[in-house]
Amino acid sequence: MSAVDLLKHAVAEHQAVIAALEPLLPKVAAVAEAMRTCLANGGKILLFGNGGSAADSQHIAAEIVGRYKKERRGLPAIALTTDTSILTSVGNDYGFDFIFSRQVEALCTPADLVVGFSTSGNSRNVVLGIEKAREIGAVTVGMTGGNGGKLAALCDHTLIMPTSDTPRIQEAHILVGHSLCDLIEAD
Ligand SMILES: O=C(CO)[C@@H](O)[C@H](O)[C@H](O)[C@H](O)COP(=O)(O)O
Ligand SMILES: [Zn+2]
Repeated sequence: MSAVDLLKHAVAEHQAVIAALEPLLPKVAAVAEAMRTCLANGGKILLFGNGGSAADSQHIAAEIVGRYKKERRGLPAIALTTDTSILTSVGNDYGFDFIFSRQVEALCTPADLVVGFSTSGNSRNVVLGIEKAREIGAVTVGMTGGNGGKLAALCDHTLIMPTSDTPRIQEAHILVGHSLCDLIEAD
């Protein structure tokens, strides 16, 4: 395949996934409402995931703490993917599976909303982080794809992107993530 054909293929796949998001939009709106309620009641938003999903967690946390499009007060959100001392000590002392659940245990309250990004829905550290958030009584949101994996059965809200292709799922996640920020900022 030529480079241009490969790019055309990626664009076509991307467009098909984005077009197929329509039926998911009421669920996205419900997550936005849960986020607005959480923030209005003094809660915070915690986010985590691996690899590209770690980057997505940081990206969305930055939009919430800083701003997406609108001038407004800073709102509380923390990506649990950024502190290398915590990630290495918990990873080293307890295991990589616990890098998010330990931070959820330390930081999460019942007023909070916790977002786990996993394209497979099965990454053990993400699943354990969501389980810990449930135990605490926070609202849980799974951002996933394919069949939703283990997250689908665990979360209060699961947003399953309509593809099993990891990069295409991630691209849809960021569109949904930006849209959530837009709705958080709406009057
Ligand atoms: O960005 C990509 C692939 O597009 C990778 O870094 C990807 O995020 C990593 O392989 C993750 O470990 C995949 O985990 P998950 O999405 O299944 O939870
Ligand atoms: Zn990626």
